Amino acid sequence: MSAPDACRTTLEIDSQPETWRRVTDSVGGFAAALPRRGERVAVVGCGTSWFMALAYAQLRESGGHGETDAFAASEFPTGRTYDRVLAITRSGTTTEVLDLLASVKGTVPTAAITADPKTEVMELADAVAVLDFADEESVVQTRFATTVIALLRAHLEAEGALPDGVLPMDRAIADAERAVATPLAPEVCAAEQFTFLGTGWTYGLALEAGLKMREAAGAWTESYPAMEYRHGPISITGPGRVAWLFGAAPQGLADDVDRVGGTFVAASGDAADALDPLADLILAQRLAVVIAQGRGYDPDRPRNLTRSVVLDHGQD
Ligand SMILES: N[C@@H]1[C@@H](O)[C@H](O)[C@@H](COP(=O)(O)O)O[C@@H]1O
Repeated sequence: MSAPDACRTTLEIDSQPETWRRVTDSVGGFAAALPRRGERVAVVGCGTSWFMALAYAQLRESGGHGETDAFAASEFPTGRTYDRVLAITRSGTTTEVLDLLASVKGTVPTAAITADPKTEVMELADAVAVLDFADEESVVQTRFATTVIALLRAHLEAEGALPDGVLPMDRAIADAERAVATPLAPEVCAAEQFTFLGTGWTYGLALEAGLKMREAAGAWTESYPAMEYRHGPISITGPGRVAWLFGAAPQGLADDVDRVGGTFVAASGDAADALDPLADLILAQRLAVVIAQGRGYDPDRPRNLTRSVVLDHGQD
């Protein structure tokens, strides 16, 4: 398979080790916008940002930093009480996120993580972490999303609240450097269907990997918690189809995929040279570009998508 052209999305994907390093080195400067130990926090977003919210909620709660729920911004349960609402939004313009921040303003402290300091989210949130160095031209989010997790993870690490088994950011960055340079298996690049699996915080990564493949490549993907795989999703696996696991493998899962003729991928599994799961997401992002280009799609111009969704309430 010929090397993909260096499209905009690829340049952004390949720059992730650098943006993770930058955010890790400056984590203290963002502390005002980040959850304090013991706070009960709701994290919200849309699309990729929702999946990053899910990943962070699991990381924070399992690290003992405090109770954390994650919601698609449109599904926030009004009536629940939180100590803080944290919004993740690259654009700072997504209608559901802004509506939610406006609706809770004054009743609960709010914070946001965004890439663009010139948007309405700056006024709506009480505190904002601006990751402008991780902003992207692409419609499809890659580097902003993972840099948000790098920030939140580095913050948990600094607070002594990194869950057992989750690597410090220095190790994750070294793995990200490996991930941008690792060749993708031709068998995986040629597959027709992908099921992404994860557990705990890596379930959010599995959801995001599936979304990336749909957004950039129009691919048929599904994402599930790893233990749910045998409860139905396995029925669609077979030759030419991939089951891609983020994180440690549940006992016997590789054998189950093998038995039905599928391809099992577990670069962040149990092997001695396993990648950090967030670095493994870089492989999935790169795969999305390769599949898109193989199908004649331009990953920089995905079908039917806009960079952010701004709804006109007047036309409801
Ligand atoms: N097509 C984009 C998605 O790729 C993005 O994940 C989502 C959230 O955007 P933001 O993080 O800017 O709020 O908006 C749109 O749906």
